[in-house]
Amino acid sequence: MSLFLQTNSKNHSEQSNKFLQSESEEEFDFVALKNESEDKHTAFYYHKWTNFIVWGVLADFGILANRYGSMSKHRLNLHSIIMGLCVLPTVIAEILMIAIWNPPEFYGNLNLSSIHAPIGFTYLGLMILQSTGGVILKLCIESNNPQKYTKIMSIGHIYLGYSMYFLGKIQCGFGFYEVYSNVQGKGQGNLIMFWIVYGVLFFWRIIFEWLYQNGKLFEYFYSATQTSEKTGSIQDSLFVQYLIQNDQLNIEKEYNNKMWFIFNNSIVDLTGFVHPGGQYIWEKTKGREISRFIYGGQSLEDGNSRAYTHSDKVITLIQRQTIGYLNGISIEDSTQQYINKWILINQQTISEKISLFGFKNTSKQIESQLTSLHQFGKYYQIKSSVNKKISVRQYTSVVSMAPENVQYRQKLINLIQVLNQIKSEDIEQINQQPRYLNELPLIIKKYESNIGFSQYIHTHKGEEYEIEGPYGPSLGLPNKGRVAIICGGTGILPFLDLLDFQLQSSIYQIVKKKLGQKMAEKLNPFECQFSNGLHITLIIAVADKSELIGQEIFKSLITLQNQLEEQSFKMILKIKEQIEGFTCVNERFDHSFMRQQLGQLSQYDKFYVCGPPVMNQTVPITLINLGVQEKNIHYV
Ligand SMILES: Cc1cc2nc3c(=O)[nH]c(=O)nc-3n(C[C@H](O)[C@H](O)[C@H](O)COP(=O)(O)OP(=O)(O)OC[C@H]3O[C@@H](n4cnc5c(N)ncnc54)[C@H](O)[C@@H]3O)c2cc1C
Repeated sequence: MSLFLQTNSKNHSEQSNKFLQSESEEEFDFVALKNESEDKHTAFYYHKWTNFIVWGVLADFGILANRYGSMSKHRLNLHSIIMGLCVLPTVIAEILMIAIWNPPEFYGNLNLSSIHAPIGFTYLGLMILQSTGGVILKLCIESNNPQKYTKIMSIGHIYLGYSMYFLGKIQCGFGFYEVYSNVQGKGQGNLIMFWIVYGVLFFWRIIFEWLYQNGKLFEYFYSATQTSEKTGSIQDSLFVQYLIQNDQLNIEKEYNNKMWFIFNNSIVDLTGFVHPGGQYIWEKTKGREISRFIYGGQSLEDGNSRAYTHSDKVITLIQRQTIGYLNGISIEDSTQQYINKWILINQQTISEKISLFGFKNTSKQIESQLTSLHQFGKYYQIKSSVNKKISVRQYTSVVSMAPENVQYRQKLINLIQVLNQIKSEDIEQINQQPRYLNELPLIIKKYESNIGFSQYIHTHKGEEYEIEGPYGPSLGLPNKGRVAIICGGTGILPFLDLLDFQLQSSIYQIVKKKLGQKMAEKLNPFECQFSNGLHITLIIAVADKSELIGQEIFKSLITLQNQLEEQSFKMILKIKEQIEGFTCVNERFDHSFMRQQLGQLSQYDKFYVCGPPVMNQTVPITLINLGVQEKNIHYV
């Protein structure tokens, strides 16, 4: 091939030199070229300018469309179209060059002539490979099933794409250098123009991205549209109303095609958006609270993906898709700067790795008691005010574990001892539960991690933290019926307030039966909806006794069961040792265990699962295999 190139280059060197020379001086003389090689020169002219426009300019737009439309609806299509517009003309140009066989002369530089074609052909091959890979990757991403190789393909596509991109830019640079360094006449030897064009070609996107990354352009683009985005359409408002008033199960039926999520307190609609990691992620998280996934605290339960901390831009994009708020209050209203700064004033060790933390904010009060079943399951979002590198994390509301409530519960437990021969004086003696707590209580287990929040807070008492909330949907508990909670370790925390409520409710029922409603109401100063017909089966796994948080609540509930008209609680504890007063087992949570402990699974309205990653992955599969419908399984 190189032999042919060289021979050919000698034959046509004069005309071709004239061609390049004329063009660079912008005095292109078509008449002179029309003699014998008009087609050849036209093909070369097309090849040269196509490559310049496509790989010098258009490819950058293709990359920008992909990178900065990371969550946009049309990202993949736009990227594919632009890259297709790069590939197609390049391929046509190559074919024309081959068909007419018109190797460029490079001003007699035979070395360049001989490497130009092989590079061109390699590039053509890579382009075909990259385009095919791109189409397959698009299909993987758009598929609703997890694709094992999406991540590897995506990385391959990015690296090959960037290699080709740089090769293309260098090729363009060489081409220009050749032209400008061989200019004859007036502009001879003037390379300034070359460096300007090359600099713009190479650096415009980098400058653009720098401004964008710095936030200046980003703010400019998004602040303009922010207010109009938040209003939402009439359909959105109807949907939000429906969502607030109805149970999640009905919503999924009615709005099957809507990709809606709960992000903190916002209801966001991402229908039609493409997730860079694959559309199946939408399917897995649809209708769920997603802040844990967005801030990288948790990975999907399917075990295919790892936790990923999304950028601030993605968070802004998600917020821009807000169509309503869970409690009708926007995040901005509820998290004004002056009210969300809390000082960590107390740390009380529960076990080697678990502590109760108490936060103080003089301008905010925390109610000591949740009053209805619809309020349980909320969480607070917390970050360090001092160290911005520390991850943002969610921690569940555990008002029942605040010192004031622990004290009050102790009085109720004392009352249980005398329930058999209870008198009105026993009730009168109990001081009322306080209306508000002194501190916001959170229970946090320490995990080993460099920038992890749980590790940080265990050694940073006295510091300021930014806390928002309570956020998130409630547990969606039915007013009556049966629910099963299957949890492990600190996975019990989202249910502690509920179980404390169930304990108070049980005592209320017994006192009402023995001493009448009026006396029972003395134990209910905040008008809690205690008369519920809910039965809770708790299956909990802990490594040892010290991890069993809320022991006194469970024990009291178990003790009370034989005095209740309708039983309200059953508990199975998976632990290696035996603890008095509890039904202890040490078996795996497999099919036979579930069948044996839960009995007929169809009698349960809902199953709540909250544990370490392995438990969240395996328990739902076991339940589904036993005939439980997926929609009845609630990941907490
Ligand atoms: C809604 C919600 C409420 C939560 N409430 C509480 C709470 O009340 N108390 C509490 O302690 N935690 C709670 N968590 C978990 C908490 O948000 C963090 O995920 C946890 O503290 C670890 O965060 P990190 O930044 O310290 O560690 P990361 O850097 O996120 O993780 C460090 C290591 O710990 C592992 N890890 C993280 N979480 C678990 C887990 N649950 N089981 C096993 N390994 C794990 C990770 O895989 C990783 O290897 C809650 C999570 C959510 C989504």
